[in-house]
Amino acid sequence: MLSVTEIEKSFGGVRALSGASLDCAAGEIVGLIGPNGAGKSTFVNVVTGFLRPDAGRVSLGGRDIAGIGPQQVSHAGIARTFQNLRVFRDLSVRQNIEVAHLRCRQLRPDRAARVNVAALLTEFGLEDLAEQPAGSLPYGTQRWMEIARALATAPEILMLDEPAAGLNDDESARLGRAIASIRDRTGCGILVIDHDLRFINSICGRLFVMDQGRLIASGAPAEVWADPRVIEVYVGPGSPDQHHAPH
Ligand SMILES: Nc1ncnc2c1ncn2[C@@H]1O[C@H](COP(=O)(O)OP(=O)(O)OP(=O)(O)O)[C@@H](O)[C@H]1O
Repeated sequence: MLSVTEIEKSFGGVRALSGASLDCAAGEIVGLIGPNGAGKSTFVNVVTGFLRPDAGRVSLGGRDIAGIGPQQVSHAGIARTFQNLRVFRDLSVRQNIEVAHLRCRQLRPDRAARVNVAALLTEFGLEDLAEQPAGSLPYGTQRWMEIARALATAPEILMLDEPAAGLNDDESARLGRAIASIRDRTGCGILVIDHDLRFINSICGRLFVMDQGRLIASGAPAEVWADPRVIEVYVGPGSPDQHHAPH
């Protein structure tokens, strides 16, 4: 269980996060949404240890992990993908995944034993590309491989940062089905950050909506989209029934 409470983070005079909270249980898919500049990336960077919060608590399975650094957060059981790709371009697809699995084997052999790299390659349909340098693959395939690589660490929480960016409707529907089946198979909690609201609504059991560094609403998608504060942020001020919230 990931529990993030009342995070504060400023950059000089800019308050990127002021009291942001979120939780995600095992087997749950939750979405984090909000307009540009809402603080989503800062939030993810705090949770994954790339940034140290000024205040607040990040706890995973009851252990406080705020500010312990990205490697330690990954060893604690949170894996992520990035908005901008971070693959080892000269290593093969298989090696990219093996490197992540190897690190996990060294530090958390109990967890690593749950993962089989060959089975991951098959599950992701990457067997035929396994010996290709990752950098030679199309962009979408590299993003896909990044998810497989994150799963190689047998995470308790998987954070996907804009996984549907650049995908067409069919591709994002396929991605959505894949994310649900990852959840079903591994039982991990999955946190998805994306601007594609149709995609988010179709896969998430709960949504967290941020605006200007604050959590403004959370709950089931239907509840959240009926919330006047959310409508105001997404559609502009006015009576809620004048607007059609995205479904
Ligand atoms: N390293 C930084 N230095 C200074 N200001 C920053 C830094 N990182 C983020 N900010 C500011 O913090 C605020 C939140 O930004 P953040 O990138 O977290 O929002 P976001 O919701 O992820 O936006 P987007 O959807 O565009 O990715 C913005 O005002 C941004 O300009």
